[in-house]
Amino acid sequence: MKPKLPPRIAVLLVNLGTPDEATAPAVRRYLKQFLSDPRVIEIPKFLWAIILNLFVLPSRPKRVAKAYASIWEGDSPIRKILKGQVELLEPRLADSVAPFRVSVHPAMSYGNPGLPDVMDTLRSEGVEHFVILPLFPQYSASSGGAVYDALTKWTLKQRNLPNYSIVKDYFAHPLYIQALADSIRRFQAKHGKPEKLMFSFHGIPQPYADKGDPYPQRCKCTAAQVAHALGLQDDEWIISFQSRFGKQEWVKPYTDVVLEDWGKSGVRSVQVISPAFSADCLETLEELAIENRENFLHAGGQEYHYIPALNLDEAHIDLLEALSLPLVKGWAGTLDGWA
Ligand SMILES: C=CC1=C(C)c2cc3[nH]c(cc4nc(cc5[nH]c(cc1n2)c(C)c5CCC(=O)O)C(CCC(=O)O)=C4C)c(C)c3C=C
Ligand SMILES: [Fe+2]
Ligand SMILES: [Fe+2]
Repeated sequence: MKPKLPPRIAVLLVNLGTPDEATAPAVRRYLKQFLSDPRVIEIPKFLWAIILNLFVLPSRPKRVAKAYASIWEGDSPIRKILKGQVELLEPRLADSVAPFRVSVHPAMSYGNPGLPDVMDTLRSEGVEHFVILPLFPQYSASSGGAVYDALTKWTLKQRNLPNYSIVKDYFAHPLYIQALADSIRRFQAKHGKPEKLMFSFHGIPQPYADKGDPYPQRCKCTAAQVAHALGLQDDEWIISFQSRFGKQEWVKPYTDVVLEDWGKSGVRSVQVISPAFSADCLETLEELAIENRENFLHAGGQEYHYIPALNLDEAHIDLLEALSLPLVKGWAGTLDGWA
């Protein structure tokens, strides 16, 4: 008989998603999947299907594809960076629970590589143990919640279910706060200190927060802890929310409105960091680094810098290791007698 290989534990790094190409048809496919998720859009299904198909999908993809084309680097930055994070994390975990093996994989809620496909592939390779790490530092039903849903939908189609555990979020993890603070310090050592430091988080509609989504509180906690670690006075930093979509009210203050007000009222220099994004993407490289920069300078501001996301920083990989290793060890602890 062939000797049995020791079981493998698979760690999945999950980010939101992105189109396959920076073209209008590819963006339409992606937006259709993303914006059909009731976790993202809470308008009644029938009404939203009409709005989506008649008003959003015929026009938005063309405009958004242009924005993607302006930041595309042979691939979408968010997918490229996710793959880089996987490559850097895997050697940290591979032999951490020998004789069991650990592999790390990229997955996305929308677009490719899609979470259900990744699960199917790994199951067909015999993997029985999973650690799922959504890369959303601040849980929201519209981001992290959608990962739980995708897994649940996938499990509904399976007879022989695997073991899995999920990290909900890590908005106040000391290694996350330290990684952000160190990244800002490094940036300011090169570019100097600004008058204002802005923590601009991806927003959510205000009614989602009113119904109990804990996301805005988590964002405030992250920003306050980083500001404290940097020793900032209250008037030296601000928290704001970006990326509004649709006509309803979103959580405030709005990033673009604050920047315009600052530009008009004589604030000269601003640095912007966006801690909700574990990888640079359309919302940072285009909306923050290009669009909002132009708005601030146009309104009278003098100097505007976007501080990159944690991306492939060593301190970020340290954090991802610290978040996943205890769960990997937990599964390894249940594997006694595997032979
Ligand atoms: C109601 C709509 C949206 C909610 C709620 C929402 C929450 C949310 N999104 C992210 C992270 C990302 N969003 C990205 C792009 C993006 N987001 C929305 C809408 C909502 N997001 C849209 C329509 C788009 C696509 C671009 C556009 O058409 O304007 C991205 C970037 C992906 C990329 O390819 O680069 C990320 C990342 C979080 C974390 C979140 C809740 C907290
Ligand atoms: Fe979004
Ligand atoms: Fe945007």
